[in-house]
Amino acid sequence: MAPEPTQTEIKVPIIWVLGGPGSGKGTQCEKIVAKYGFTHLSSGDLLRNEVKSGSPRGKELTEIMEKGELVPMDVVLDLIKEAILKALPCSKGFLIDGYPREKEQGIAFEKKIGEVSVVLFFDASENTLVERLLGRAKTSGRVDDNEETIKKRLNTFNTHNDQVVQQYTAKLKKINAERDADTIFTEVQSYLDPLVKS
Ligand SMILES: Nc1ncnc2c1ncn2[C@@H]1O[C@H](COP(=O)(O)OP(=O)(O)O)[C@@H](O)[C@H]1O
Ligand SMILES: [Mg+2]
Repeated sequence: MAPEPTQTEIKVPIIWVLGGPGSGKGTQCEKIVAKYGFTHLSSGDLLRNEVKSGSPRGKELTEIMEKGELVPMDVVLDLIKEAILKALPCSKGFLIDGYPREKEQGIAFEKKIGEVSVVLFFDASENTLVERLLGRAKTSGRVDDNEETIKKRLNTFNTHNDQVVQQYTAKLKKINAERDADTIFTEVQSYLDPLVKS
């Protein structure tokens, strides 16, 4: 069996999408996909799919996600890498939503997958995040959209995000995510248009 290459050859843009739970990452990624046709990979969705599959690994993940904690880095990175390789032949670019959650995850991603082009950080206050998540909870059916877990997720986010942000200042686009979704998307386009124009 041929050894797996340590670094995949990816020639299209790789965009990381950072922001607290409820900051609007999913909402903006939808708009980005519609305009740019990038491949949207949400680490949370990949994990939730693994849970749904009913695998033993999925059961372990449920327990961690219900506590609002971070799942082991290798699990997430493997899922992301698998999804990237699958989409690579016809992808225009990759939107990595909700990863890296901590500095080490970012370092591991660039080592095992490829260099990030730009980092979008959707910044919103804790009050805004809680308010939006409680709104989403009514329809999302997510095990982690309840007030207690929301508070833990915000804690986890605040603990780790500063370090991630500091690691990538040169590529970081900090975006005020308190505004309405269309206004935010106008700013987002100003960062992504240069990536796709030659
Ligand atoms: N700019 C915005 N203004 C108001 N509500 C928003 C905005 N962006 C997202 N929302 C709402 O907030 C909730 C969380 O958004 P979502 O995109 O799922 O966030 P994330 O993926 O970052 O957790 C959803 O109910 C969504 O409709
Ligand atoms: Mg999301």
